[in-house]
Amino acid sequence: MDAITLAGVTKRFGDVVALDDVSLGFGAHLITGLVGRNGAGKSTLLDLAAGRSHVTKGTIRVLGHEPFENRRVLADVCAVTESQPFPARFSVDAVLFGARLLQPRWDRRLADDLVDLFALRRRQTVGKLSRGQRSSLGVVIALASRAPVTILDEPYVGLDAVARRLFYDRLLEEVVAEPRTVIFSSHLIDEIAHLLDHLVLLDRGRVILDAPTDEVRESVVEVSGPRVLVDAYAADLPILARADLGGVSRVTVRGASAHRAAACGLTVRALPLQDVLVALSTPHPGAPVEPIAAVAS
Ligand SMILES: Nc1ncnc2c1ncn2[C@@H]1O[C@H](COP(=O)(O)OP(=O)(O)OP(=O)(O)O)[C@@H](O)[C@H]1O
Repeated sequence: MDAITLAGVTKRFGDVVALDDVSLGFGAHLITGLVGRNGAGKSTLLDLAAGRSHVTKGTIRVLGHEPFENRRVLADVCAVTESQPFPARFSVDAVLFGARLLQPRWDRRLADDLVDLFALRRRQTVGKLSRGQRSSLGVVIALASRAPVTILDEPYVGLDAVARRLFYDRLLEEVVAEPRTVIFSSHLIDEIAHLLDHLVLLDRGRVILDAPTDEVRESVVEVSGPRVLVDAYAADLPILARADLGGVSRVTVRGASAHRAAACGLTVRALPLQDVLVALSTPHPGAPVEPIAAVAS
């Protein structure tokens, strides 16, 4: 079952089409990674889901309801973004108090625990927090909200590697203990890959991939060997990237059978998830990629 559905959603800002006829479902109780290049439309989609803006065309439903300025839905949603607009004069404690009022499932004990974990000072005003500390505050709110729909739009900006790891570990712990629907928009794909059940890749406002993370990993591999063998093997496959050196070729292909490639005397290498997504976002000029959503979903 999907917690969030979009049907034929278009979002325009004047001449800019930020989302172009997007139809998509975000599975309930899954962590979905929302990825794509700068300007792909990720934040626009998340703002719609968080009820912060309305669609130009189409319909969006969050837990079955239209989210825009809908208080009933918004009590079930916690959205934390990179540029969280906490009032500068508020103390950490005051911001947490405000969040508690907005989030009916707020877990005070968890919030206290996380404030200590991220070494936030309760009386410090937001204006005096470092960028990473502000992100920590956003992370505390996202986790302690226990919101059935939790939206994370690059929530870690400025967090150091240790703090990011603490955040990922706690997110996983919390989701395992009490399942919730999470959408996590990120450019640090390999760093969060282990968290993700599902992936949605946007490209210029369109969905070009919508599939379980494991399927995405297996869908694209690198095959290398003598050029004639590689050419024969990859003749019918979509080639996403290619490098030739002398008589040796290396191609990134979608839909390869590792077994058949090995039987042809070729070397098959699995790619890091980030490389798979980069390959899908930047197709080889000679072989345009058709949307994988149709294949994978
Ligand atoms: N308020 C706005 N007014 C005008 N154009 C906008 C507005 N918000 C977004 N856009 C445009 O919509 C497109 C999608 O932007 P969006 O912020 O959703 O991308 P993104 O995928 O989140 O990018 P990034 O990874 O850089 O954060 C971009 O072309 C952007 O310039």
